[in-house]
Amino acid sequence: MNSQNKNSKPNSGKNMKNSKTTKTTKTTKATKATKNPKNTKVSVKSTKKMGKKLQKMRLTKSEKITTSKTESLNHKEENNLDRQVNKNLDININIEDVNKFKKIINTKKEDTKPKIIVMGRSNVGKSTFVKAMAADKTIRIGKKPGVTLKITEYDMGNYYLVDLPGFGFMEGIDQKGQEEIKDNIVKYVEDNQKTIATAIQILDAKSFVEIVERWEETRELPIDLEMADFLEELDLKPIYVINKMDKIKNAQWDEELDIISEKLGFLPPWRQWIDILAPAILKEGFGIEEINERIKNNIKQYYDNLRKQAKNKDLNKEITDENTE
Ligand SMILES: Nc1nc2c(ncn2[C@@H]2O[C@H](COP(=O)(O)OP(=O)(O)OP(=O)(O)O)[C@@H](O)[C@H]2O)c(=O)[nH]1
Ligand SMILES: [Mg+2]
Repeated sequence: MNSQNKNSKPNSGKNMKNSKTTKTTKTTKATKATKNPKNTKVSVKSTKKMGKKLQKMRLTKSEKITTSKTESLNHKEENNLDRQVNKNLDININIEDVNKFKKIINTKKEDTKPKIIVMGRSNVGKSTFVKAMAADKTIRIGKKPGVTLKITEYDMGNYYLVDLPGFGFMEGIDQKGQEEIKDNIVKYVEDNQKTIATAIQILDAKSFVEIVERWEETRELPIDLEMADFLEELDLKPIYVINKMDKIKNAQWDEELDIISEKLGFLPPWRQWIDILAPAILKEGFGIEEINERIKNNIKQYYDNLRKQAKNKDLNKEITDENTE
């Protein structure tokens, strides 16, 4: 695989030969293959191994937990796993005021301005992203998981950008607190489903694979994938931002991104999912331009859908009016 130059745009047309034409065909194949694990006969390198892995993952996914409706993950186990991973990654962990997250600002129900929500585990860089987009210097970012504990909507003019608390492990916040935060996130998403144009799920390039693999051993679904499924089920057109790419050596970018892509259920090579997967170094602003482009596209789609719905409503009204005349 080619090495990835951090300073070049990995998504740019130049780097992606035939991106447009090849993407369409490959995407179709891959979609079929991921939807039907048995149908993994796609011309991907190391197909056998990949197919097995994918099948295993899809198997786990099919035993899926739907976030708000069924029982939640085994949190004690999750905390232990996450604690280990965080230890390995040398992350300092901290207690924050859980009550802060209860202060939820709600936009009015009739407001149809689209929302772009920013989700992800604690400490992956959600607020860093929002801060860069909203150019708001007062937004807190932190070295420790659990900095943002409330839901904040930033008015960006054409849309609202929503900074959400992280899900998963936050040391110092007990199981009940974590559950409550997760329930609040899920409730917010469900309540605002109609006006969410895109859900941006941010992943930490360095720890994501490690976390997923630990979970695969227990045959349970890590919260990142649980949330990813939840977003896809609600058809929220998620964009996965693979952040902290500065922690991956340049020469390993493609290899690592392929693995992440596969773990998310998208058959590698990752570049065929260029509209969905966005490598980034958010703290340096790298990748933001591409993400912004995708946000714009999804907002356009959102308005197109609204227009279609309004048109259908008018048509229905016309038909009903005609019938009652
Ligand atoms: N190495 C590296 N660190 C980053 C990057 N982006 C953000 N960070 C750091 O990651 C840490 C967490 O960033 P936040 O933006 O507060 O993360 P968050 O997801 O909002 O965290 P919570 O609010 O706790 O859920 C901070 O120390 C950031 O400086 C990046 O691209 N690379
Ligand atoms: Mg935050």
